[in-house]
Amino acid sequence: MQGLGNSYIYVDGFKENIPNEESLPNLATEVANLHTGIGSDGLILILPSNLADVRMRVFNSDGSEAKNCGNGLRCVSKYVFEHQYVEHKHFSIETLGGIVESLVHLDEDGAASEVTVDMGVPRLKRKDVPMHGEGDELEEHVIDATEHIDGVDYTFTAVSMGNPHAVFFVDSVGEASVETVGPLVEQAALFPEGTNVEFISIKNGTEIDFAVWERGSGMTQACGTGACAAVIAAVLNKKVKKDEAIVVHLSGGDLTIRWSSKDDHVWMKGPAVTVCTGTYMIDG
Ligand SMILES: N[C@H](CCC[C@H](N)C(=O)O)C(=O)O
Repeated sequence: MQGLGNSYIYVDGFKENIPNEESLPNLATEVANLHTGIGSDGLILILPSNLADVRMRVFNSDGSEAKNCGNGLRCVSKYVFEHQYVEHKHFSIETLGGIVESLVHLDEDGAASEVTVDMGVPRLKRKDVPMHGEGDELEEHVIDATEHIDGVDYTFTAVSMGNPHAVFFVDSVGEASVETVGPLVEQAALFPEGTNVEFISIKNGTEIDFAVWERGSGMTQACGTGACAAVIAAVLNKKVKKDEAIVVHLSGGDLTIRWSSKDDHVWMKGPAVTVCTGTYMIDG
C-alpha cells in the first residue's frame, strides 16, 4: 500500500504468522529492496492490540523500527476497515509513539479512500524528541555548518510526533540540498536516536512546500509525521496560524494538516491506496 507514494509492504498479523522478532529488521530490508525483494520504503505489521482496536509496527528500509508513521496509519486504517477488523469508521491504533484515533472516509464504492488521523499532541520538549543540548523548551536551533554542509548556517526546529523531526526553512524546496544535508542531520550526534529531516518553504498562510529525508529510508515521496512536524514548526515560528487547515505539498501529493488550539492535537487528512496483494517467499 502507499500513501502519497510513501509505500510499505503490509503484513496482516491477524492472518499470517509473524516471523520471530529478531528476523523482522532483515525482513524489512529484504522486502524493501527494489531489485531482489518487492520494493518499498519499509515494512509495516498490522497486529491485534490489547490497548487499542489494532496495532501498527513500522520498520524502515534499513531495518530500524520507527515509533510512528503517518502515511502508514492511513493505509492501516483503510486495510482494517475494509477487512472488517473494526466495526466502525472511527477506531484507535496503537503505535510505539502512542495511541492515535482514525476516521475513514468512504468513496461512492464504499472503499476507504481518504483517512483523517488525530495524531495526538506534538512533543516539544528536548528530552522527548530526543535531542541533546541545554534547556528543556525547544526554540529555534542553529546547527553549526561545517565544510561538508556547504558552509552555510542552517536553522531548524525540532519536533516529535512520536518520532523525531528536524524541520529546516528554505527559500525553495527544489533547491534544498536534501541528499547532502539530510543524511548529515539524520545521523548528527545532536540526535541520539537519529532524526527525520524536513525542508519546507512557506508558500502562503495556508500552503507549505515540503521535501523530506527520512531516518532509515532516505528520500521518500511523502512523510505524514513529517508533514505534521512541518506545520508545528511553521506555527512555532509564526509563519502560519494554529487552527488553520494547512495544505502541505509533498513530492507525492498533498496532505491537509491542522494543529488545533482546542486540545493541542494535530489532525492529518489524506489518501490511502492499495497497490496489490501477494505472497512473498522468505529466503531460506
Ligand atoms: N522514517 C520514520 C518512520 C516513517 C515515517 C513516515 N514514512 C511517515 O509517513 O510518517 C522514522 O524513522 O521515524
